[in-house]
Amino acid sequence: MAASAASRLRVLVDMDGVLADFEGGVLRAFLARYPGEPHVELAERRGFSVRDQYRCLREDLAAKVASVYESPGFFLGLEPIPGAIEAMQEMIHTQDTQVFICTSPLLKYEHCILEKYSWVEKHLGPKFVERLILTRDKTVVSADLLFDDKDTIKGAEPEPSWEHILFTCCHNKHLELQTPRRRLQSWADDWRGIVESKRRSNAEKECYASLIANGNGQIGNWQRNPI
Ligand SMILES: Cc1cn([C@H]2C[C@H](O)[C@@H](COP(=O)(O)O)O2)c(=O)[nH]c1=O
Ligand SMILES: [Mg+2]
Repeated sequence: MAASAASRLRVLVDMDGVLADFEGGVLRAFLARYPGEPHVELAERRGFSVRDQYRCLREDLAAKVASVYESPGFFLGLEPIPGAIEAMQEMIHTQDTQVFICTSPLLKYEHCILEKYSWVEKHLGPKFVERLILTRDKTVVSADLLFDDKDTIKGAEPEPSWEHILFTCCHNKHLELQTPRRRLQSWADDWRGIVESKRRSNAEKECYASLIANGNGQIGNWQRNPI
């Protein structure tokens, strides 16, 4: 049976902090390049921008930490987040589920962009290279879900089509989310449950919309006797 439009789902998965361990990579490379300089332990990370937090520690450390993630080899050398590769391979084989990787390149993009492509091919394979979206504005990309570690995602579109699922990372784990915002604690957490709950809620909305469109009086019954 052909899938109804409502049962199909498009999922965006962020890269840094969700698939690739950006934070672990920054700390490891910073300690190697600047031994003896003050640094921020992962347990002490607060806020999306590692650069801003290093600046608070000491003004000149902002440029030093940036030099780490702007260096050739940095993005390609990032370790996968535990469980990420397996989850993506399962998700892409889940029926009626379109998966895309949606990531923001650095403004200083020389190495970052090529290495993001190489990382995806190396860890996820060529089929995911076709599913890689690079954009500085994720709000204009249309999807049902976005798994992303950035706590606030803003852009040109004030009402993005996706529901943002906050992926827990060292810099956001202390944040308390306002209802109805949802979190995924790790790839060991119930990402399948989130995907399927979104599919169900889309199907319910679709069903309700078609009842309204048909306008045949069944809405009254449905409202009186909800299933
Ligand atoms: C200063 C700073 C920059 N980044 C970079 C690393 C990535 O290129 C993007 C994040 O992309 P995502 O799609 O939102 O994961 O920004 C960063 O992650 N943290 C920083 O402190
Ligand atoms: Mg990220």
